[in-house]
Amino acid sequence: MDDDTTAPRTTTGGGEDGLRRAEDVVARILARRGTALASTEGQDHAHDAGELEREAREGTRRVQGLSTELEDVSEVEYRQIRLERVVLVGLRTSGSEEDAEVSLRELAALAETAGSQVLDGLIQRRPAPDPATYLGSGKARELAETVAANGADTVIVDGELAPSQRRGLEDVVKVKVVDRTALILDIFAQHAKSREGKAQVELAQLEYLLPRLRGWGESMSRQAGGRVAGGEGIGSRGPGETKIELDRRRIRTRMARLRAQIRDMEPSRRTQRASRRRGGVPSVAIAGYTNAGKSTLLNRLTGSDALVEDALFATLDPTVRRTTTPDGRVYTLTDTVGFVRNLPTQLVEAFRSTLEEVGEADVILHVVDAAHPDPTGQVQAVRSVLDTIPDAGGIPEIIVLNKADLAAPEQLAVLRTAYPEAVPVSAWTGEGIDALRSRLQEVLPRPRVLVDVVVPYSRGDLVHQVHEDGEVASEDYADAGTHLVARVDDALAARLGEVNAAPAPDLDGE
Ligand SMILES: Nc1nc2c(ncn2[C@@H]2O[C@H](COP(=O)(O)OP(=O)(O)OP(=O)(O)O)[C@@H](O)[C@H]2O)c(=O)[nH]1
Ligand SMILES: [Mg+2]
Repeated sequence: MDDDTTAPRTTTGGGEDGLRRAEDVVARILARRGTALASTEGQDHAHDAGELEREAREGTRRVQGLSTELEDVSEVEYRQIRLERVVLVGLRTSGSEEDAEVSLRELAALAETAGSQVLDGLIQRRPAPDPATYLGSGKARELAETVAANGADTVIVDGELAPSQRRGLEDVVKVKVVDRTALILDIFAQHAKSREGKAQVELAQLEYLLPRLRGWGESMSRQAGGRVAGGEGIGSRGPGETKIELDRRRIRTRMARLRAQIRDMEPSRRTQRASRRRGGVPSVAIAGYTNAGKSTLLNRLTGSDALVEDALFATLDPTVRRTTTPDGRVYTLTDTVGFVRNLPTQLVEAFRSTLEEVGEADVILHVVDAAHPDPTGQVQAVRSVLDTIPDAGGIPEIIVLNKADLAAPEQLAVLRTAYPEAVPVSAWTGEGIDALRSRLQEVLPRPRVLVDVVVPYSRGDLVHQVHEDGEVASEDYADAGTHLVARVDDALAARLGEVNAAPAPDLDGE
């Protein structure tokens, strides 16, 4: 064992400070009016997916640390991570050295996205996390040294910590310990812009917080009495317990309100989606790992300017844009929240309605960062989230190997063998985009019904729509109107039938 480190200094930090911090957090969260709930009046940002013509909401970048929205207490709770000096730590339980490193590098990118400064990172090889301190005791002390030597004030663990493990590790390292889930929640809290997004993030944060209140209860009674290793049952009669019960109830009430609010926001989105469908406009959802280049691709395909950032989870709200296939058919493209390995379940739940958007698409564009060290791992992570979305399984998927300009040719070749149908592109340079457009044109559902109609000249709008949404086989001008032979969807066929100034072929009775 590499257990040759000296005993930790007897600095203060974990103990009373920790207790005060915990009480603060509970008090602040419960004192909050709830930004998501309170901000509903008069500022519907029209973030809903159906707002086709809307300018990119996120044309401007929010400067971190200057936000005036600190009233948002859930942000306050998680904001603690921000702008801090952090040391990262990971466990390599199985898998290769390289996997563990890729994972820790991703954690570093997440930490930087959240606004922290990463000072150092440690990986311990260990079959399973230590139940008390996550790392083995020797490695935990080594970590304490690294933390002290770097003047770090936070440790971020590349995994999910049980409340008792977090406390156990905090006791050794003497600074705040945060897990990967809390970090991702923090980024989401920083990036959420729409009402719905904020409500979803707040819900996820409360869900994360709820089981952890008990941890604070334990740490309070630990302050009052003695230290008990497992932590089970402590605090059940402690002075803090009735308060915790109360807190818990209030958090549950808040969560129920948020759920109701999120549910209420769904119908408008659903309506807009439904109206697009009625119009027969096929939809394409862009899905993929965070930072794969989804928004860049959306911009490239539609000439728009959605927010692009070399940061994780830059996009949280679905952005919908309209564009056309090379043969002139209109379709919509929806940019969605990125995925990440082990996406916190609280977030998957809270963002369910956003994810369902993907489940209703006609085609999924699965964007892969071909220049990433582990693209296949990312593909698997994305698929495992997609698998939880009802109906997503049956939707045609086009794999887009993005960043082809950056990827090593050998790696690109390997990926093309693994995914023979994939389309290599560079959303950045535009390379391969034409091929992708043609592929989309092939895969997008075609209008079904063949019509042969004469549309009165007074209904130029319908003729226009046939050109937009359908495929025109022939067009000439008769006395009674425009004679069209075209393929259109059911709804448009019905409307054309109503105005038809010539007997439909199937009514000829010959
Ligand atoms: N070299 C290169 N960089 C790219 C390409 N596509 C995107 N990028 C860069 O990759 C980074 C992430 O791009 P985004 O479009 O924001 O990625 P995203 O998938 O929308 O990310 P999230 O919304 O954060 O999940 C940005 O720095 C882009 O400039 C590409 O084809 N080549
Ligand atoms: Mg994006």
